[in-house]
Amino acid sequence: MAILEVEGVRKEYDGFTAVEGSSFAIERGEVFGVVGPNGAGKTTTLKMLAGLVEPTAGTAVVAGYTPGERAMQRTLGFLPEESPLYEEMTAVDYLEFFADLYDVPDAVAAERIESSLDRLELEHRERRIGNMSKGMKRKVAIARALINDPEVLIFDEPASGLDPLTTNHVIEFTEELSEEGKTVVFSAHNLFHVESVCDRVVIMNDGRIVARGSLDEIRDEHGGTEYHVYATVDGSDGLEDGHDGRVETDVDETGSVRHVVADMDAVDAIRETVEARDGRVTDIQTETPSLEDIFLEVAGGTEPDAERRRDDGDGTGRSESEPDGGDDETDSSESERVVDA
Ligand SMILES: Nc1ncnc2c1ncn2[C@@H]1O[C@H](COP(=O)(O)OP(=O)(O)OP(=O)(O)O)[C@@H](O)[C@H]1O
Repeated sequence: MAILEVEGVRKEYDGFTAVEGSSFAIERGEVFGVVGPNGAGKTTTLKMLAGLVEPTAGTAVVAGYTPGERAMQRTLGFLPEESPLYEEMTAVDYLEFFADLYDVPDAVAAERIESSLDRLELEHRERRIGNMSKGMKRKVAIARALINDPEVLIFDEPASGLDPLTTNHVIEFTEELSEEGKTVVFSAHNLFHVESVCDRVVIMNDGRIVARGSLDEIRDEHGGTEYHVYATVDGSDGLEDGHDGRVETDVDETGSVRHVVADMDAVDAIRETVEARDGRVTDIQTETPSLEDIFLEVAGGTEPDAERRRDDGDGTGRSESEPDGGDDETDSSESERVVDA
């Protein structure tokens, strides 16, 4: 059953369409990736789910709530892309402070904080946050998103700017959370990590969803498997005969010519042609495109922000609020109003 449903959601900022008609549903326990280049509309989408930005049109339902409803905050953990923390506090003080805001009983909070920080392997947790490294601060921010033991986690670029080890750690932790039954929605630039952890993704470009589904579905639709046929044969003339596949030739270090084709019929046709010319097929390899290859294909070649100004004349004039108690993690963008707890 879908725990999160988005239907025709659109966001305009003063006539500029940041997100255009997004619809998707996320199942309980899924890790769902929102992928796209800079400015694609990922953060705006996640903020609409978290109730931090009000959609201009469309609807979203998260765990039975409309984003922004105060009660929804009990079931939601949000990790903003930038999460400035209270620099003077220690990690534990900071997390206790948020546990209080969420009315988490002291004993439960203490256990939860310790367990999160242990699992995130945060060292020097008594150190002032201001003196922590970027990776340590990110871990504190993640622990903060978990303080109310939410069912749904929305992580905006959880591993952005982290070193590979810390990144792996955060990604593995995300996977563990889903294994425990939590639903995780996260945005990312690093497609390798999306590929390793997400059940399904949407690829956004220029405010729109341009591809969606499981990674296999997206590959089938947008990439497809390629077969690389290596052969020793004189030249490549005529190899394109007898099939619809494309032939790209390229001589490898062993002197074999590589033919890149799209299906097995093309492989057979090449084999026949090669044998008819007294050549020999030396190897056949299957190449599956990475999500990155597909991403470049579906999102490439478009200028971010191009042609996205709408001439609707009504501006937005809408106010958005941050319903999670409002702390120092406010977005300074002009059209967002932040409400303190
Ligand atoms: N408060 C705002 N007011 C005006 N425009 C905004 C506001 N927030 C975002 N935008 C614009 O909306 C578009 C989408 O921004 P968004 O932050 O959602 O993209 P993103 O995919 O998260 O990008 P990035 O990967 O760079 O964080 C961008 O062109 C951005 O400049």
